[in-house]
Amino acid sequence: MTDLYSLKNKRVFVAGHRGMVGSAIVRRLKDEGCEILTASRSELDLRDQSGVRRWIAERKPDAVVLAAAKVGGILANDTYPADFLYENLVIETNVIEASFRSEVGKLIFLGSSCIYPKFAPQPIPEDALLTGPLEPTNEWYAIAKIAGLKLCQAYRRQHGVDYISAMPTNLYGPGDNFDLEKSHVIPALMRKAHEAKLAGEKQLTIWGSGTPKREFLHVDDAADAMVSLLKSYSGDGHVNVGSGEDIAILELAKLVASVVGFEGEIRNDPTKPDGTPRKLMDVSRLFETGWRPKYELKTGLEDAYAWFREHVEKGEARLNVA
Ligand SMILES: NC(=O)C1=CN([C@@H]2O[C@H](COP(=O)(O)OP(=O)(O)OC[C@H]3O[C@@H](n4cnc5c(N)ncnc54)[C@H](OP(=O)(O)O)[C@@H]3O)[C@@H](O)[C@H]2O)C=CC1
Ligand SMILES: C[C@H]1O[C@H](OP(=O)(O)OP(=O)(O)OC[C@H]2O[C@@H](n3cnc4c(=O)[nH]c(N)nc43)[C@H](O)[C@@H]2O)[C@@H](O)[C@@H](O)C1=O
Repeated sequence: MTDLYSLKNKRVFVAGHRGMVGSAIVRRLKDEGCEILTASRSELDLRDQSGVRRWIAERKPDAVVLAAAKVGGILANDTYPADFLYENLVIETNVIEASFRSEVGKLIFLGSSCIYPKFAPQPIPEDALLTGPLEPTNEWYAIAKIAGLKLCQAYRRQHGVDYISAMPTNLYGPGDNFDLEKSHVIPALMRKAHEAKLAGEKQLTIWGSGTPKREFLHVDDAADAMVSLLKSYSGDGHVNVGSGEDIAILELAKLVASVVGFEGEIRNDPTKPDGTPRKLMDVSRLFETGWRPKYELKTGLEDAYAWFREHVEKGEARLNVA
């Protein structure tokens, strides 16, 4: 990738710096010679428009990474539709508008692969957006993310600002949410397998049929891709960020069990939703820049499990999320 925008000596605000992606982006930015600006939720609730405007106006970041959001797995999205639509709309509109007001030169907004239609062609190209109905379990979050992507495009079109959007696939790794009801599939299966192994249990339950397929990317790879795009991408269109490979949930469960060392049987809970059958993204626009992920799935899971074990023992893993 050729750099269009240097981060050296720039002030970069990472919104959502304590989250899994935000903390990975902070780690990745350490190599860029920039000043990293952060604010905890207690200092700055990003739902407070006047607070966000004041904070950004006072600190005048040169660039913003918008990684803050209300995030959760399939059951959380399906259970709390108002929270996922409202909070994500408010957070993204506040940060994008306040960045424009304070003349922030570069902003990257993080969307999600769930913005695409439930039955989009696979692998899903960026132009599949808004070509069909969404997956019902996360349409609320998806509509918020589509709005954020469109808002960046609108500010570019009306005011000429260089605000870009990335659509990450399912992410996992250090700092993930391990709450069994609200998390995504990898942290949930990792924790279930870990606890079943310690308890000597003989079975592990997965949600749904196990037949849906999902693409996964380690969060450190995602952070590297975001920083690369921040420096080298300037365009109206959003960019898919993924590994380019997917796996069926049942196969994933077997892989997680082998990484954790759980040897019992895997059962299905058909009362839980499968969600979209597949959402493998076409990542050729990203790969054409020369970027490639460093982790393949098994080594990524081993890294994530090592982090989980260490932080559970220290009481620092997010096991119960409000
Ligand atoms: N995880 C995944 O699989 C994927 C994630 N993404 C996107 O990546 C981004 C980060 O996700 P991820 O790191 O997994 O999520 P996390 O839940 O781990 O982190 C979200 C962060 O946003 C902060 N936040 C949420 N609401 C507010 C608020 N009102 N005011 C201030 N801060 C707030 C949280 O603060 P606090 O720590 O105080 O709760 C947290 O630091 C999101 O935009 C998400 O949509 C996209 C695709 C996949
Ligand atoms: C990133 C993306 O993530 C969400 O979409 P999702 O990919 O469907 O989310 P998920 O990771 O929770 O599930 C993936 C698959 O896995 C199956 N599954 C099995 N067993 C468990 C389990 O124990 N927990 C969970 N969560 N899922 C399980 C589950 O039934 C489903 O078939 C969006 O809401 C939205 O947040 C978004 O953008």
